[in-house]
Amino acid sequence: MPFEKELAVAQEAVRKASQLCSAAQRGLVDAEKHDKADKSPVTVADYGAQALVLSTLAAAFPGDPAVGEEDSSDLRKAENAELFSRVVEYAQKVDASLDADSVLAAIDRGSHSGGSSGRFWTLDPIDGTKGFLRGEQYAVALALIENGEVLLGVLGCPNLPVDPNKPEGEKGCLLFAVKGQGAFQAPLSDLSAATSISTDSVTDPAQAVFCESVESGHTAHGRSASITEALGTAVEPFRMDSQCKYAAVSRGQASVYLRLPTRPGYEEKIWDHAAGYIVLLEAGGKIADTFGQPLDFSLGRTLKNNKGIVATSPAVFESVVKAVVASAE
Ligand SMILES: Nc1ncnc2c1ncn2[C@@H]1O[C@H](COP(=O)(O)O)[C@@H](O)[C@H]1OP(=O)(O)O
Ligand SMILES: [Mg+2]
Ligand SMILES: [Mg+2]
Ligand SMILES: [Mg+2]
Repeated sequence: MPFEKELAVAQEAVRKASQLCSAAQRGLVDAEKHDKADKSPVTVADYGAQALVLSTLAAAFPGDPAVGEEDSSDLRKAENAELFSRVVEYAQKVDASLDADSVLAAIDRGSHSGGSSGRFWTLDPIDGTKGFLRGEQYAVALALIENGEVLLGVLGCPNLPVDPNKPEGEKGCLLFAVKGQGAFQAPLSDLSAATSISTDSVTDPAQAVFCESVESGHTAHGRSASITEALGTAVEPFRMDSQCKYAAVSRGQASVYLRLPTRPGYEEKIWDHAAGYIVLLEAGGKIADTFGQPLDFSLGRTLKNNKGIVATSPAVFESVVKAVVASAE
């Protein structure tokens, strides 16, 4: 199968990073959190997971660059020495060969600028850091992009119930897809137990289950309420952090994921969508931005030609996009 080695390496890297994040989430203390220059939070687990995944990729595919969310500049500052030493500790628990220098070097492998030629990986070591800090949903998201096209994606969702119908049952899922090969889910506890997943077959948008971000700063909750009302949906969207929303639509737990811009100048980052995008497409779903335009991953580190996201199961796609476009008028 094409991309067999890439998939195996990516799955193992995301599984280990998910383990690191789970361990960190259980006992996170103040000294393990930090606010970046843009005021968004970052933790020992974001840095540790990026170091772990990018060092694993560097060993297996030394020629492949990466576009990662984090960089080491804050960790190198004297005032963050304690945060840095904890990052190294967490990373070493999962990979004993990592030392302080190799952690910094691995994190900084994520500085590639992306673009339309060649192949590169894109990583969000923790997508949904705010959810992670609340003890709720988050994802480790890794994708492979070649000539601007997303070819492979792996999503580690450590707090997502394996069976959506058993919310109190086993938690921790790995979702993955390679272009043209379908989408699958496995419990994080046993990657050999993967099963095929697919989107739901709802045809009436009034019956569609919607999901959206918890954060009102990341998506316009008021606008989604008017969209669901216009489509005749009685129930308001359920809220969940991170690319776990792509997981929800990909396995038929929700029919629609809406991300409606709140700030005019905000550009969605490629690492916030690439893995979820390919998993969703391979599960049978459809995706566009809030103007009905296809997502363009070939333009650098952001989706600068797109605004927001509309991701759905196939039969309701057209009517939902139409309602979203109309809601902007
Ligand atoms: N204004 C914004 N609009 C949309 N997404 C945002 C905005 N600010 C941050 N994000 C990103 O949204 C993602 C979380 O998604 P969700 O809200 O669906 O859980 C994070 O990657 C977060 O970036 P960051 O990683 O810098 O916090
Ligand atoms: Mg993110
Ligand atoms: Mg992140
Ligand atoms: Mg972040």
